[in-house]
Amino acid sequence: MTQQQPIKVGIMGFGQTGRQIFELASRSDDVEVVAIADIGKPEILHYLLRSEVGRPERHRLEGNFLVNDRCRARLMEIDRPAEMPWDIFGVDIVIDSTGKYRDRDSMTDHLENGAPRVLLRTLPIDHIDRIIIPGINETSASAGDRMVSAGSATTSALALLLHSLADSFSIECGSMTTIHAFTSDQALQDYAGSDFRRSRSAAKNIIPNSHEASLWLGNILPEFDGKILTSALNVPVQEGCLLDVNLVMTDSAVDAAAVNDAMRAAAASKPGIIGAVEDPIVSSDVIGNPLSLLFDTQGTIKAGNNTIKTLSWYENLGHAARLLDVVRLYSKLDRQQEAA
Ligand SMILES: NC(=O)c1ccc[n+]([C@@H]2O[C@H](COP(=O)([O-])OP(=O)(O)OC[C@H]3O[C@@H](n4cnc5c(N)ncnc54)[C@H](O)[C@@H]3O)[C@@H](O)[C@H]2O)c1
Repeated sequence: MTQQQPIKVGIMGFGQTGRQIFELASRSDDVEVVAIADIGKPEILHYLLRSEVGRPERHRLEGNFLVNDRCRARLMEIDRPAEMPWDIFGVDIVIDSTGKYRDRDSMTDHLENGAPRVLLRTLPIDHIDRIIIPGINETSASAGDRMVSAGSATTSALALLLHSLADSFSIECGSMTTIHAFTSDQALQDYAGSDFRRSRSAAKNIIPNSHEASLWLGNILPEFDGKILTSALNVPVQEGCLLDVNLVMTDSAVDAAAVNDAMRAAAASKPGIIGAVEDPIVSSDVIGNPLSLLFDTQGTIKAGNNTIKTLSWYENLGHAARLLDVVRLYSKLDRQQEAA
């Protein structure tokens, strides 16, 4: 039997997510990162990668190549998809994790420069071919998809929670607040930006934010279209996020114990994606957790006849892992199409 070639991945945006994808790929036997575009200098990108991984000596900088025993990735100091020559590297897919290029025109630039497919690390701002959330709608993926998003870490966590509960209960409506670690696009000190509250120091404030998950939820789970409000509170925590979801259940007989049992069952049926924790954990306990949703059974409470409040944990690493799941999903579809 011939050995399968690794999937060749290009990354634009070597920030936290880009580095996590690179590290996960470096530990896999089926994904190889071959090119990386970022505005950062190669030495700095290499330095940042080494500062956050185990056994940092594995990753060497050889000229403009980031090298380890699995990958040899060309680092390119490039700031626009239209300038990145993906064709030279023979990539199978490009993951855009800049957070900047979420529109169809930018995705088209990636495609026209030789990327057969583009996968966004976050939600798009235009309609694209597909939003895939592993654990929910993988079967909707088609080999013809060119512009794909894997949602965001928050959107995935919310959609997985709703999808799991909707298996057992009818849900009328609800609201989600993510209590979110600060992100690198926030200012450390008060600093004038385009948004009033986000111009305030991330290091010392709870900053209320809008969250766009509600805009796209209907695309992933049509039965929840327009039924869930979403918002965020960015807090002075570097990693680890908490999803606070309040749901109005149709059936007043649903209680906290039934919700917890449903989520334990979801965790058992989707290992590696959903988990359920019985211990009284806090945010730092989820750092390095590769799940997309860690349901907190101690956080479930019922108010009045129909309202259930839940807490769930997640962090960025789970999302990086899901991005690679989507890469593998499309590679499999391509192989099936070639074989047909
Ligand atoms: N981390 C989170 O919790 C989170 C949550 C929601 C959304 N996001 C979005 O996802 C994006 C990626 O997440 P992250 O945590 O990896 O962010 P990050 O800020 O750590 O990484 C972004 C990377 O993209 C690079 N970059 C920026 N502009 C570029 C350009 N024009 N060309 C090439 N490279 C460019 C930056 O140098 C950086 O290395 C964020 O920018 C944010 O918009 C992140």
